[in-house]
Amino acid sequence: MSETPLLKERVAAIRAQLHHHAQQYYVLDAPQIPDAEYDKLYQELEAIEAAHPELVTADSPTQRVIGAVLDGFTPVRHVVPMLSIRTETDTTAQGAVEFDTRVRRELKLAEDAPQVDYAAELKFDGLAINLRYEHGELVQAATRGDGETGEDVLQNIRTIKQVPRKLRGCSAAVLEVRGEVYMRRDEFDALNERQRELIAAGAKNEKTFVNPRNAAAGAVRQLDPAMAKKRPLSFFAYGLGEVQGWEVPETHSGMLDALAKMGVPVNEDRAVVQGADGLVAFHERIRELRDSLPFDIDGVVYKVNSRALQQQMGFVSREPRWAVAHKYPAQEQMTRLLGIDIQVGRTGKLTPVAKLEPVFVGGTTVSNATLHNEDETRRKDVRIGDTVIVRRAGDVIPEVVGVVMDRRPEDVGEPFDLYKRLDGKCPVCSSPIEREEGEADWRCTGGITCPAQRKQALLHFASRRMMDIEGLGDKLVDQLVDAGIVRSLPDLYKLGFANLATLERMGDKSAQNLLDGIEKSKSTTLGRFLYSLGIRHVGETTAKDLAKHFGNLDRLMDARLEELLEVNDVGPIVAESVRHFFDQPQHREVVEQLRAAGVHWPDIEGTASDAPRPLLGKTLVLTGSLPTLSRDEAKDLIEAAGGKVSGSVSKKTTYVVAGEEAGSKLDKARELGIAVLDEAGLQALLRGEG
Ligand SMILES: NC(=O)c1ccc[n+]([C@@H]2O[C@H](COP(=O)([O-])OP(=O)(O)OC[C@H]3O[C@@H](n4cnc5c(N)ncnc54)[C@H](O)[C@@H]3O)[C@@H](O)[C@H]2O)c1
Ligand SMILES: [Zn+2]
Repeated sequence: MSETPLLKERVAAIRAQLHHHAQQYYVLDAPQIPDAEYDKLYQELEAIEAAHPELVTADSPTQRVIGAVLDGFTPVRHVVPMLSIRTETDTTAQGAVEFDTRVRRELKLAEDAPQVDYAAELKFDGLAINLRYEHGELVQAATRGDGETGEDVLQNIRTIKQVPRKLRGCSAAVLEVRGEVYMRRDEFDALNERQRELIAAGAKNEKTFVNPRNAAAGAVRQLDPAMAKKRPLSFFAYGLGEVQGWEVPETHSGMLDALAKMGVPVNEDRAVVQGADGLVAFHERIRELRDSLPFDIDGVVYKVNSRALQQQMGFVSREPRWAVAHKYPAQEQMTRLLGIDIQVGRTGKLTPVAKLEPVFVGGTTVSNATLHNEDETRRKDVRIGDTVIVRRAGDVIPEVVGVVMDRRPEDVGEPFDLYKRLDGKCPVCSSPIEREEGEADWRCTGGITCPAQRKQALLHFASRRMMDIEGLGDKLVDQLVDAGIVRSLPDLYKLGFANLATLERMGDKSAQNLLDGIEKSKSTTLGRFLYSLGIRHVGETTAKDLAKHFGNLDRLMDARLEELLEVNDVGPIVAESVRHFFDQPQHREVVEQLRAAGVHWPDIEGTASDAPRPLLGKTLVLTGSLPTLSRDEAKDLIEAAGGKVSGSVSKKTTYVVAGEEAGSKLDKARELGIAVLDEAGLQALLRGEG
């Protein structure tokens, strides 16, 4: 048998796969394999077709741009077709040399002829858009589609602030600007974060996006402009379509300069370079820059700068001969998922982390990638044994963005179940784990006693609005914990000069300052102390309210749920969280040790839970300055006695407490006939003598 029938079969198989994946990618914005895989297939087809021109057919993906007009969009016919760009196969510097060699050959330049000038630019990873301006006004915006016919997406493009509605100083009858719509990486991360929260809160029909390109393409091809608006997009111009009544500059770079002057966004990281050496240097420079760019690029693009030379070279099937894309290592790759570990973060958040067969992606070898959370893992149906797509872009943590379902093995693992995997216990401290309704993450309830949360707990404990330990910051906490000197909050109070002296860069003076700060922190208030324990859902105000209500720690620690619910602004979530915290013996132990170490506070007298509450149901207004009590002290006392303090006098006011320089509130009280008291009168009320 000759090899041609076999090759024919292979060609047909590749074409079918490319068609399927192109459909997923361009039409549905839902790629199923990484670009690098698609490119491999594409290059294999190109190679076969080059060796066997008789196998080339007009509908081969190498011969035409794939794409289609989605239902619901009005088709737009491109006067000048929107083409693709040839991709240089060799991703090393050699790729640039080969392009230059081809250009010189096409232009029939002699060996000693001068270098060719190239416009070198970034290859933005978004989707191509044609913006049509008539007499300087934006009248139409269209996707590439199949290159001949695209989709009218003007409504959605109008939501992009960077795209000018009007060109500055240009009244050409027709000027079509071509460029890339893309999504910045920070916007992409924020969007996916929001999506994950929506999903956690129970939203159906929501999903996260695989990458910024995909999110941008989805937003542009969104039928509802209000939805498109929620996905902030950006734009860079890189070329022209139809032009009437405008003298196009002689070089590509000059044309971009002119567009920039008209107010069209043009990327600054572009250059005009000479010959192969210039291209190689540009390729290297951008490779270095790539991670720090705020958006994804998949390579650079080289274009012959002179428009006259471009015209001389012309086009071949779907690509210009005068331009080429030179890529970098892909930011998405496929690999196998070997296992799933669960990491405990500084705040107790439990994150599933994929253990991967090492893979080279985004310029480094990756063997761990985040799966974000349980919902995300299940929604993507990621299972041990699967072939997964890993993405690493910029400096962000690599993530698993999807599963290649075609490659799922028969013996694939069970759907991921975090609780079951951990048997309900924190992998670090064995405390129970929990996940509250509407929250995406499971967390360890160990709090201050979980070693994984130690540093965070110490920093929180020491911060200004809590125990206020001067001099105990990030770096020192790291040092103390890493050196094993401080393992728990009470350890702080056991620190002495001797341990501190062993720390790097710790002078006698700073050691003494820290010890003084720690000593000083011992004298605190119940509110601050409660806040410093890091009880979930207990913020500063709630801590104060709890302190005020119970007055004394033991009473609070033993309070039943119903009693907790009586506290101002305390609902079931907070009440349960407090109860839960003090139900754990290791937390009580910490509290006892802190007290034993000398941490103390005055009990609050006359609190809601024990004292009679003489001001229950009464509303007081404070005005002017009282002789001994500050405004806040008076307010605290009134509230502790069950009263309310209001800012303005009305018929509902029971008493107005007036001090020196009382103003209009006093007048109002008199007008409404409301009883007016001085500080002594207030004190009497508080004692129940009202
Ligand atoms: N994962 C999949 O299943 C799948 C399927 C189909 C295509 N793809 C990917 O799509 C790409 C090929 O498709 P293509 O033909 O749309 O794009 P291309 O990579 O061949 O390049 C052409 C496009 O590059 C863009 N571009 C960005 N910066 C540019 C610049 N400075 N100058 C000119 N153009 C610039 C334009 O949008 C233009 O349409 C490949 O990366 C391929 O891997 C992936
Ligand atoms: Zn834990």
